[in-house]
Amino acid sequence: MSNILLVTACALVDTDNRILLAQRPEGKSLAGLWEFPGGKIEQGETPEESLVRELKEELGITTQTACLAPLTFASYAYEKFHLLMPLFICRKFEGIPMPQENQTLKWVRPEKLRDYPMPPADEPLIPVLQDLLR
Ligand SMILES: Nc1nc2c([nH]c(=O)n2[C@H]2C[C@H](O)[C@@H](COP(=O)(O)OP(=O)(O)OP(=O)(O)O)O2)c(=O)[nH]1
Ligand SMILES: [Mg+2]
Repeated sequence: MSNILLVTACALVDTDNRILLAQRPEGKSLAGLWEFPGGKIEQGETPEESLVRELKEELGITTQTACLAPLTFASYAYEKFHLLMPLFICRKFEGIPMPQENQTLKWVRPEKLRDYPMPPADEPLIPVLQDLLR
């Protein structure tokens, strides 16, 4: 299966070590599940540029590529594509995240991440964040 979809995602972390999750709205694939903000990398973008753009579009916040540190990645075979999703961590950003695309946002403590159903691809990312932020 060679149909790889490249998506960048961000663990946005606040000064309290909480992580921002976004609930995918009705009408989108995986609706109702909680995800890390981000989206598909567009033609000509680096992963970091893509994520800076997505964070502005989805949350209305501003950050810089230098404020995005690689943390881990997800690799998961969905039925229609294989998801390859680098997960960056970002602690430095300007503005207060506000839903720009009809999603619900929630700051979640690392030990509570399992209370929020996530897409299957995200499952292995949870312990990485919990180990880092504990
Ligand atoms: N952003 C994000 N996408 C995820 C996560 N986990 C996961 O399986 N995905 C999947 C869902 C989608 O198939 C794909 C990302 O698509 P998306 O809907 O966020 O893409 P996008 O922001 O560019 O939105 P759109 O314009 O295509 O609607 O990756 C995650 O934690 N964050
Ligand atoms: Mg998105």
